Amino acid sequence: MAADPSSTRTGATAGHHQQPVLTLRDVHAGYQDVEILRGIDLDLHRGETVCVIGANGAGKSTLLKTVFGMVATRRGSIRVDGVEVSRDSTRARLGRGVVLVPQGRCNFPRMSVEENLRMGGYTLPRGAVAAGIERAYRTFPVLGERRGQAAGNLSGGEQQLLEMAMALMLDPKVVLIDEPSLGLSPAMQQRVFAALRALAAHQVGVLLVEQNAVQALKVADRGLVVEWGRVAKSGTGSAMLDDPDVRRAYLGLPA
Ligand SMILES: Nc1ncnc2c1ncn2[C@@H]1O[C@H](COP(=O)(O)OP(=O)(O)OP(=O)(O)O)[C@@H](O)[C@H]1O
Repeated sequence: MAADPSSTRTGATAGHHQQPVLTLRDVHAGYQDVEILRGIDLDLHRGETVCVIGANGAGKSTLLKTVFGMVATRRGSIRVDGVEVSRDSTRARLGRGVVLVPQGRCNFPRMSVEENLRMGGYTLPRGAVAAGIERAYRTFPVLGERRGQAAGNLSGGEQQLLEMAMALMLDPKVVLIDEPSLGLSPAMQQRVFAALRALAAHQVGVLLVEQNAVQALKVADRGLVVEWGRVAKSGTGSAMLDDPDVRRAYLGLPA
C-alpha cells in the first residue's frame, strides 16, 4: 500500500477563498428527446482534481462533453472564471482555457512527441509554443527523453501523458479528462494518476471521469457521484472511499 495519498495531493487547500474556475448550476443536457443531465451543480477550483463517478451510462462522459460544448446545454449555467460559456462554441471555450482530453488516444502516431506537442499548440503564438514545450517536458520528463520518438511507439501510458501534455500546451484553466487509465496495466495506471497531480499543480482545475474509481479517488481532492442526471453525493476523495454506500455501489468494495 502506498503512503497516505492525502499527503501528496496537489489540490487547493481547504476553505477555498478564490472563486471557482468552473461553476455549473442546474445544467441540463442530453441527446434528441432523452435528457441525460438533469440539473448538475458543480464547483471546481484551480489546482483541484474532482473525480466524477457513477454507473455505466449515468452521463459522466456527457458531462465532460457538455462543459466543452460538444453537447448543447439545454438549461442552466456554465461559467469559467465567472464568465458564462454555455452558449459558446468549443473553439470559444478553448479560448477561455477549457480543454478536453477525450477517451482513447488521439495523438498523431507517426509524428514525433515534439511534433505532437507543436500540433497541440498550433493556435498559439510562436513564443508560447516553445514555452509550452518546455512546460510539458518539465511536467512529464519522460516525454523530453522521448521527444524524437514517434508517438505511436510510446507505451499506452506514455501516450496518455502525451495527451495531457498536448492539453497543457494551451496553458489551460480547466482540463476535462475522460478515462485516462483505460486499457493500461496497473503500473501504467499509477503513472497516469501521478501525472494528473502534476497537471493540477499548474493551477489547473481537473475534472476527471474514471472507471478505476478507487485509484482516482485516492488522487482526487473531491469525488462526485452522478445518479439520475444529478450529483447525488459529493465529498473529499477519502470521505468517498470511506462511504459505505459509495463503496458498495460504485467501488466494488465491502461496506
Ligand atoms: N451521441 C449520442 N446520442 C444518443 N445517446 C447517447 C449519445 N452518447 C451517449 N448517449 C447515451 O447517453 C447516456 C449517457 O452516456 P455517457 O457516455 O455520458 O455515460 P457514462 O456515464 O460516461 O457511461 P460509461 O461509464 O459507460 O462511459 C447513455 O445512455 C448513452 O447511451
